[in-house]
Amino acid sequence: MAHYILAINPGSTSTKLGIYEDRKLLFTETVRHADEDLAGFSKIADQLPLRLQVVAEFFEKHGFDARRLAAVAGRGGLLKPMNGGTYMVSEDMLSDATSGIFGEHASNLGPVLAFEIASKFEIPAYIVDPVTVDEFIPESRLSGFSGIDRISQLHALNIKAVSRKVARGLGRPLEELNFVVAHLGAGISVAAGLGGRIIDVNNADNEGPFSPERSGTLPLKQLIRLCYSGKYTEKEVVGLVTRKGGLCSYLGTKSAHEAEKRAISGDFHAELVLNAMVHQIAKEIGAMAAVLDGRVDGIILTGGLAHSEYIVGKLRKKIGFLGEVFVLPGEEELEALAEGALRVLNGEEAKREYSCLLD
Ligand SMILES: Nc1ncnc2c1ncn2[C@@H]1O[C@H](COP(=O)(O)OP(=O)(O)OP(=O)(O)O)[C@@H](O)[C@H]1O
Ligand SMILES: CCCC(=O)O
Repeated sequence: MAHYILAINPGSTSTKLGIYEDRKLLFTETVRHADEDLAGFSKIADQLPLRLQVVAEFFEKHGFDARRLAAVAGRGGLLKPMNGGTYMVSEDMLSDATSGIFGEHASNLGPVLAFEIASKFEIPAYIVDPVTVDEFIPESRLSGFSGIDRISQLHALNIKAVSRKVARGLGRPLEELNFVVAHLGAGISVAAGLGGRIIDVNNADNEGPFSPERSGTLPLKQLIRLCYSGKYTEKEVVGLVTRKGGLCSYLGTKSAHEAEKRAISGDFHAELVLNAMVHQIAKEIGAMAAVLDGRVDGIILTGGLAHSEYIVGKLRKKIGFLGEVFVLPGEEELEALAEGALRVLNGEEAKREYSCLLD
């Protein structure tokens, strides 16, 4: 019997929705939220009624009877550190997601939306490979300063999904393969995948290459000086480096597409900035290849920037020596959510509990 699954991916400016019949996508939609529609909410959790309305309109528009659903899968946000997998939404998870105790992120609405809808129809609510997937080996955790641990925060859902897809294409189990996976989006995560486990990654909000909107790693003493300059509050500095850093700080745009157009039309500054971003991404990929002891079965480039032949071409030149480069542009997050739920419904994978997070 086929399973109907609703996949929900709440983002900072959109809600992406999909209804799947097993692996087959039946309907999908990306509903954009204008800044003024979200501006009135001081906490992410307060957006729940608006996002639920979007889901109700989606069912109505496609004439889908939600009583047919077997499960709802939401993207998981900033929660406790946990192994990758499909987790049942539980009371403690809902409390962490709504309070924002581990940080505010639009995807914190994922478990809450999934639970609200699933409980109406008495079906399970899941999250799959949330942002705080943590499969670090012990040495990845040390930052270099006692008392400050590195924290795993990444585009885990897409990274795990594209890893599975490339492994399927190669006709081999992911457990036997090592990939360096670079998710190149508004933020950037470059992960070392050892047999499918992400044993190291730059924290996408905090470290690594600069990205369209984030500064990534910064020179330490200069950053400390900026923090103590008296010009900014803590919240403002965090906002600057995580939402107005990277391309945005150099070029005044978060669009790599726009930056590329400028570079191609002879803007040397735009060209320099894009070259620097590629330089930093390539360095991180090299670093993750070293984490895997050089035993790399492929480098996977994914995320919005992987649509750009300009960026991918420059990256290939620098990292091609490490192995085969697989390019999977964009993201497959809705599909990954539906597949994560389906693996549990079909008994291919055991569902995980939020109370038992690290192996
Ligand atoms: N064809 C393209 N050429 C160049 N850049 C592109 C192209 N398509 C998308 N991009 C760039 O990709 C970036 C957005 O990537 P993406 O859509 O993965 O981001 P997001 O989903 O908002 O954030 P994240 O992936 O961090 O969750 C933007 O800078 C955009 O300009
Ligand atoms: C924090 C990593 C994931 C994201 O940027 O959405």
